[in-house]
Parts: sequence; C-alpha cells; structure tokens
Amino acid sequence: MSAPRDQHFLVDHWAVEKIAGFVEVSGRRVLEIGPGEGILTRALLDRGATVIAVEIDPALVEELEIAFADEIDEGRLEIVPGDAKKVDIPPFDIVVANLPYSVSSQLTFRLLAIGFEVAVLMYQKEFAQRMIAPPGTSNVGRLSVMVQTYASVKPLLDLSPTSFRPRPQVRSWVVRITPRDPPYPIADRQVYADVVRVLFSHRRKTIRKGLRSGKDTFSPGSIERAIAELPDDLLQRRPEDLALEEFALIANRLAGC
Ligand SMILES: C[S@@+](CC[C@H](N)C(=O)[O-])C[C@H]1O[C@@H](n2cnc3c(N)ncnc32)[C@H](O)[C@@H]1O
Repeated sequence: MSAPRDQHFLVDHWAVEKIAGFVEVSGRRVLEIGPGEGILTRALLDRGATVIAVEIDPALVEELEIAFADEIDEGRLEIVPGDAKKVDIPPFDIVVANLPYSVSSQLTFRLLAIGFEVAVLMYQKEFAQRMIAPPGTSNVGRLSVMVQTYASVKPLLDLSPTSFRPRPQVRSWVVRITPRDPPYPIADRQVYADVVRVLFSHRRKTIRKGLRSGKDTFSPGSIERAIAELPDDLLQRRPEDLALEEFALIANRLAGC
C-alpha cells in the first residue's frame, strides 16, 4: 500500500545532492512541490537558491516553519501551505521536486501551463517512461504527446526504493524538463490539447473514427470539414502511430487553418 499523500521521504543524501546539483540554482527562485521534511529544501538553500515550497500537509508545514525559521526570516524560503494543483504559486524560475506520484500528471500539466526555465523532477519510473515514449511505441499517449510538444525531457537518475523512507514499491526516475516552442506551428493550443485528448480517449479507433467520436468537443461540421481535408492514409492510422507534426496538422485543420 502506498503512504498517505505519497509521503515517501528521501533518505539517500547522495541522491539529494545529485538532484539539487543538476541545474545551477544559486540566486534563482526555485519552486519545490512537496518539501516533506525538507531534505531537498535544505540542499537547495545550501546552494544559494531562494525556495518557494508548496506543502499540502499542515503538520509538515508546521515542522518546516520551525526547522527553517531563520531562512524564512531572511526571506530565503517561503512556505506556501496548500494543494499544488490549485494554490496560487508566487513567481519562480526553476522547479526542483520529488513530486507526489499520485498527482504527477496534473502537476506536470499545471507547471507547463504556468511556464518555467527548467525543471528537475522525480517521478515514478513508469510515468517518466511514458513521458519520453516515442511515436509508434505502446507507451505513447496523451502525456507523451503533450509533454514532448512543449518540452524536451531527459532522464538523469534511476533510484531504487531503498533511497526512501518508507520504501515505495516502485523505482523512481529523476528527469530534466526543458520547455521549448512546439517544433510545428500550432494555430490554437486549446484545439491541439482537445485533439490529443479526444484521439487518445479512443486510442483503438482510427483517426477518422476517433475524430467522429469527438462531437462533444468539436462541432460535427468542423469534424467533417477537417476529415475532408486530411490525407486518407493519416485518417486510417491510430493515434499512437502519429508524429507530433500530424497531431498539429489535424488540430490546425479543425481550427480552420
Ligand atoms: C514523495 S514526498 C517528497 C518529500 C520530500 N521532498 C522528500 O524528497 O523527502 C511528497 C510530498 O508532497 C506532499 N504532497 C502530496 N500531495 C501534494 C499536493 N497536492 N500539493 C502539495 N504537496 C503535496 C506530501 O505531503 C509530501 O511531503
């Protein structure tokens, strides 16, 4: 069984130093989601970062406020109590965090929407593998397409359960996410996100049938117009076989471009 609120704390000091050192944080505003008992927070502060730490557990917030009273007084640490999925987050440059795994997807999408220079994030290994899955492989899905459209992702570290207390049942990967402009023009980002969502919620269907299943999202007229304009060989394939460029092509046709 997993710990409540994904509270698997890092106890491997070698791993903590590696994670804090993957990007230069000195003088930068670093967002940490889920500081827990503060082991990574301490490493980031020691490297000269100003840390904004968002923690959902009120008991941990209280412990952190006592343990880091000096850093808070000096303005080097701001603790934001609340749920990182929805709480207002003060401005930041970089993200470094051992994320709560059960909300990895929602937090990743939220961070990409807010924007950042670079993020070093820990995920469950299988989740990270889905993020980097190339087109045509079984792991590819909404997550991989959306993340790869707006960022490049590089695995940095593979950690075993022994790095944590209590030990999780899964391995963990630390990855670097660097946002970038989409490699292909996207006329309307909301339409693009909707296309990717609709097609992967019918992932066994061909693109033609998947689009026609999206009548709650797109008007029947715009779906038929897009189908008439798209190449037949694309309409016969399945979403997991499409390149990013082809999702952009479909979305641009639906957006009327
Ligand atoms: C995997 S632990 C990491 C703790 C610490 N960073 C470490 O490495 O030891 C995840 C942390 O995220 C917190 N957490 C869980 N869900 C959260 C949420 N929605 N928003 C903010 N913090 C959350 C948990 O209370 C816990 O402290």
